[in-house]
Amino acid sequence: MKISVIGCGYLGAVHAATLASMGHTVVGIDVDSSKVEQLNKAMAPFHEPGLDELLKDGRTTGRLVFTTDFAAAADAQVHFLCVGTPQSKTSDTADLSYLMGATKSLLPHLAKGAAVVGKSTVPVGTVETLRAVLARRSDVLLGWNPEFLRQGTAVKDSLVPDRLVYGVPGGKGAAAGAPVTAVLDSVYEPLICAGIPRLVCNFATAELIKSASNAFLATKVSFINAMAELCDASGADVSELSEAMGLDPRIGNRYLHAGLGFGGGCLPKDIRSFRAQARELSVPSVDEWMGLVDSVNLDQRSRAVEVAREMCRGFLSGRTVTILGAAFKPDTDDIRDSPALDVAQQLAAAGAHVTVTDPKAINNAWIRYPQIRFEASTKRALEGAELVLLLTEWDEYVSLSPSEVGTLVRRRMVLDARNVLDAEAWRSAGWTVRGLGTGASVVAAENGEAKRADRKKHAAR
Ligand SMILES: NC(=O)C1=CN([C@@H]2O[C@H](COP(=O)(O)OP(=O)(O)OC[C@H]3O[C@@H](n4cnc5c(N)ncnc54)[C@H](O)[C@@H]3O)[C@@H](O)[C@H]2O)C=CC1
Ligand SMILES: O=C(O)[C@H]1O[C@H](OP(=O)(O)OP(=O)(O)OC[C@H]2O[C@@H](n3ccc(=O)[nH]c3=O)[C@H](O)[C@@H]2O)[C@H](O)[C@@H](O)[C@@H]1O
Repeated sequence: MKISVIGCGYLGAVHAATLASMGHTVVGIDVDSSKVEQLNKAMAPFHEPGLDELLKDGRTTGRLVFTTDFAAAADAQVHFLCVGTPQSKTSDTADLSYLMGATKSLLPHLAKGAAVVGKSTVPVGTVETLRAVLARRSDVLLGWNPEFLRQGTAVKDSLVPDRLVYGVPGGKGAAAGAPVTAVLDSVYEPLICAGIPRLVCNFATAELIKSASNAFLATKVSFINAMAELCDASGADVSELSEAMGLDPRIGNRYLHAGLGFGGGCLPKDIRSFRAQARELSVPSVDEWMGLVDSVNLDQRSRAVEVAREMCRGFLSGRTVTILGAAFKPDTDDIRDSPALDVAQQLAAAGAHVTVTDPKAINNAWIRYPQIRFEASTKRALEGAELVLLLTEWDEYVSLSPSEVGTLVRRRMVLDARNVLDAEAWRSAGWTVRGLGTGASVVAAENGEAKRADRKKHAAR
């Protein structure tokens, strides 16, 4: 089947390459000519494990090509819309201008009876707006097929997804939805044959399945981070708490890892867009809920800065601080709404001399953060540090040797804001270790109490 993929970013490039690997002939279209050029050289324009290999296969078989020219989509039977839907610059709502723009550019090139299928994450009701754009082409089929891949495991997630969701006119069982269901079944035939569940529903449900899924993942992360705050206030340990909770299969341990919270190009903007949708639809509970999830998440970044300040005895100004990690999570070079860079920026604003290192994301970060020093070598970044913060849990940081790192730094102090280090091993090597939610503030307060009591005793003598 000939397929076009419009928008070849983190989602579209992976989608195009995996469709080609399933045997389809795919043209990827993007307005960014440098991205297109790179993709045609079988080089992913971003770090995504396994994508280069898939691109190379697609280019070698001749089934995968990228272009800026929408006319190349003319003979495709299916067109997947994969352009960005970022948060609007002035409100919580999603900016749908790229989606509308791409659809308008595609319109003159649509073959008779072609299918236009959206994959971008959109507010409920968007498909109806798109239907209006396509109104003069009653022959064109419209479908919505939200995507659930994660960056860093995008190739695997696309080849072995947990489920396929088809939003079709009229929903499951409706005659109007049958043609687009059949087209999507042909596209995903290898996945369906492999037993991947596929759910057919109406447009509003498909749109909401995606938003609600991201909202739930964000809720889980913020829930455990709120528990982390309780743990710090009470002397409990959030890692032990989440491990025990997660063993209950009704709860599960995934997305229950407390720390610096979520970032990236999707969860933060999607929960804000969800809030805006709830307000528009007069459902205040969802608006308030998502508001709380967002604020708990952002608070984790401020808490990390406060713990860093505490570790520097109240003064960040002039301190030499090294941050391990710039990407919003490991195995990606994506720095969109990166919690690590947010903390780096806050520390720099407080007067600390901040150096950030990352295995993949530095090229994306240095232009956007001129007040921060970036250093590609972990070893050089650590030299002379008075405080180390682990903010993105790349494997190579988790497996650092505390004794070797100890020879590089000026003071052996680490804030493990992802709660991933073997704290005992680091402490044995002479490090002061703090996490988020590890009960340390109570310990610190108790120590403070003990010291104050000691001081009183001494004064009384
Ligand atoms: N990044 C991810 O892991 C996932 C993203 N999504 C959703 O997919 C959509 C895309 O996200 P990303 O790929 O992360 O964004 P992105 O920003 O990496 O990619 C968007 C691409 O669309 C291109 N584009 C913009 N306007 C265009 C037009 N008129 N014609 C052709 N191309 C155009 C841009 O140049 C860019 O390459 C968003 O709605 C996002 O929420 C959904 C699931 C996973
Ligand atoms: O709509 C999207 O774009 C995608 O958003 C997320 O995927 P992604 O943003 O790639 O990354 P995740 O692995 O979900 O992590 C998101 C953030 O949550 C944080 N996180 C995750 C899990 C956890 O237990 N704790 C935690 O803080 C991560 O560090 C990261 O910053 C969803 O997991 C995907 O299903 C969805 O398709």
